[in-house]
Amino acid sequence: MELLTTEEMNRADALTAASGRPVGELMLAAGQAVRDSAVDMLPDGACVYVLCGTGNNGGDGFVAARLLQESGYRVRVGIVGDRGSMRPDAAAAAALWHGPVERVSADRLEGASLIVDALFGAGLARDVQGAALEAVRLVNRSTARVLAVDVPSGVDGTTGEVRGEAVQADATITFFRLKPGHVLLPGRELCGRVRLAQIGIEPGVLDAIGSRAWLNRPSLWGSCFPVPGAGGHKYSRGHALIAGGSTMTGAARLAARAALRTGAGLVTLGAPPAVLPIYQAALEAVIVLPMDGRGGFADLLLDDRRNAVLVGPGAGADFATRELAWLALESSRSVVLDADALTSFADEPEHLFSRNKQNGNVVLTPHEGEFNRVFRGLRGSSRSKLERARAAAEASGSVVLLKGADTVIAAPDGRAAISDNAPPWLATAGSGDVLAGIITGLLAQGMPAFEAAAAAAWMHGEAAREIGPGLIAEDLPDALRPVLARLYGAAARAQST
Ligand SMILES: NC(=O)C1=CN([C@@H]2O[C@H](COP(=O)(O)OP(=O)(O)OC[C@H]3O[C@@H](n4cnc5c(N)ncnc54)[C@H](O)[C@@H]3O)[C@@H](O)[C@H]2O)[C@@H](O)CC1
Ligand SMILES: [K+]
Repeated sequence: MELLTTEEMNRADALTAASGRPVGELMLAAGQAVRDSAVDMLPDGACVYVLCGTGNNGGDGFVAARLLQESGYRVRVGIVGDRGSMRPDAAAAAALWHGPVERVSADRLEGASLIVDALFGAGLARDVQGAALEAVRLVNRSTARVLAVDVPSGVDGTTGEVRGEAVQADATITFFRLKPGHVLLPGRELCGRVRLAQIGIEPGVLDAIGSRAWLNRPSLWGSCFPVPGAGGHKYSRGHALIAGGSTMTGAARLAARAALRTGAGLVTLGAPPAVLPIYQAALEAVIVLPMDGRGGFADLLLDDRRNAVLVGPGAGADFATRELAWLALESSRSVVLDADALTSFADEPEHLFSRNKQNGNVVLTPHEGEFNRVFRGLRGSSRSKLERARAAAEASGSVVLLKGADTVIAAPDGRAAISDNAPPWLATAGSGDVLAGIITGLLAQGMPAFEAAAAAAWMHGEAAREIGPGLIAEDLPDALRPVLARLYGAAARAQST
């Protein structure tokens, strides 16, 4: 599913209007969807307070107020701003509301079971202040449930950032397509449950808009997800090579197990001779070979069936790790650089970037701290997480997977996916090592870098949901099995239709 910025959504509206469907009709459909959502949240005949602004978001509110009253609910309407300055379509919707329009005050909100927040939507253009800020605070202090129209007022639909202060909603009803602000934090948390309604905008407008951001779902990458065929064998399913470190050996072991579970035909882990027995004792199906520094790693790379390489988990943020990363990039394999491998380039990121560009099939998987170390030019940037990841992907010539509860995956060509399925208990030691292993396993099976990174982030989140609270990273590779079963099942169904 595409994610549309507010600017892209305005274009969708404009294209629809140009094709002969006026804004007033879209507003009526939007108001009907708000009414339907409100009804789902309300006991029969309850009291609803509709908080309107003077823009079209307020227009949706006025439509919903009228329809809710017609359905037998007790409805009060409050407005922030001058009713005389309403936008034309919103003014037309307001004219059909025959009840009083009050100034917003705490006592009028009292007794409402539900507040419909139609103060600001896509038109939010500055920080919420003055009377609007007062209204937002009254909503947040109220004990009523809150249904936000399009976005909670104060949340920027494009970035998910809060402009000043924002309404905390229990549910948000939005139209045509979700916006990045519904999935990026903190916006996602403020939306509550997000519902999507179709209001008569034809999907055909998406071609003209050319959106390049998607919600991270199998529909985005499922068509190139590797599914083992009946005639396949382990040599046809790729061969992942993982560089193991000498101190934190658990990290590379987790990654190796995850790469194997993901379906790579073979996984080789190169380990410094001193710690070889630790790796050998802990891994059965993974091939563990001695690897003595740079030369040893170069030897492992001589076998060109090893087509995807991971450097970073537990490697040590030092020059030796940087050399391994360098060799991997030079080898023209698909490469994942994680954790210490990223930090090892912190003083000379340009070197990393130039190598990435030559390789062309590289995934970098930083968390915020590593991101700030490697992409120093973007440190402290006011841009959204989506835009920062995109800028980093463009600058580095690689796919960038910027971790978090709202992981963003961006490609150098501007494509981006945002994940929303990671439960809080996934933030635990070793979880990132598993993610790096999943990506490597998918790359080994020939999946392109952007799709592999997006698929891995989704699978990682789904596996964590399978496990539930109390998850430790060791649980994750095994929990990939039901996730893979779902993906293989979906692929089989797609083939049979
Ligand atoms: N354009 C369309 O075709 C449709 C739009 N729809 C609704 O229209 C909304 C967008 O409407 P608008 O573009 O009119 O924008 P909004 O209704 O979000 O608000 C815009 C108004 O608020 C003012 N404003 C912005 N930030 C402010 C702040 N911080 N403090 C005080 N005033 C502020 C602006 O100057 C403008 O007057 C969508 O979110 C959606 O709810 C729906 O009715 C469906 C159809
Ligand atoms: K709103």
